[in-house]
Amino acid sequence: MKLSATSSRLVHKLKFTEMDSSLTKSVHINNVNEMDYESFIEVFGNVIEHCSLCAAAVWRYRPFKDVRQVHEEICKFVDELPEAGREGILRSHPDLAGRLAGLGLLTDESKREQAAAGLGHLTPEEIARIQEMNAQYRKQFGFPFVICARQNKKEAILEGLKTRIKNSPQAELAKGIAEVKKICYLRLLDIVEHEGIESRL
Ligand SMILES: NC(=O)N[C@H]1NC(=O)NC1=O
Repeated sequence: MKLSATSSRLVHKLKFTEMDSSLTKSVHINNVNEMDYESFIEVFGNVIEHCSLCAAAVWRYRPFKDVRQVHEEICKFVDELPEAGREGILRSHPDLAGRLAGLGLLTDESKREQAAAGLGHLTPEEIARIQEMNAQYRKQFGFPFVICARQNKKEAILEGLKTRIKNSPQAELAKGIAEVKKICYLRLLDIVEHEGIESRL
């Protein structure tokens, strides 16, 4: 049986925790630093949604001091991309409560995040409202509305859609990328041991 990308990542997580623990135990930074390139991509390839290039680009910076440094290197890479590349990162994100969610085609990470924001329990009217606002936003900016769902409940997401659509394209590109970095940091914290490290940016 072919493993899904996430299952495969979990297998690597287990491998790097010496097969001794449950799926909830995360990887020590020393084990991250020992990963070959293929393992690194298996484990970190989706910390930025569908953009494994971001993980591929930072592997060269091992050894990392801690999870924060992994995040900093990824953020630096993202910030140095041309505008078209940063827009492309936004376009790689699925709409919140969108078509892919309805079809059950989200990545496991995105599915968990959208569930954490309460988007799994919307009324049909709320779904229609969010989808309509997402469509308006996408038409206006040419990329989807992106927000860190784990840090925002559905009310904050609706409010964000209402207010952010009034921003300039430059401001929204910057805001969307800032949200991508928060999503990335929380995904990294899910993977790497981070005792004593602040879990908010
Ligand atoms: N559109 C959008 O914000 N998508 C995302 N946000 C989040 O926290 N996970 C996602 O996939």
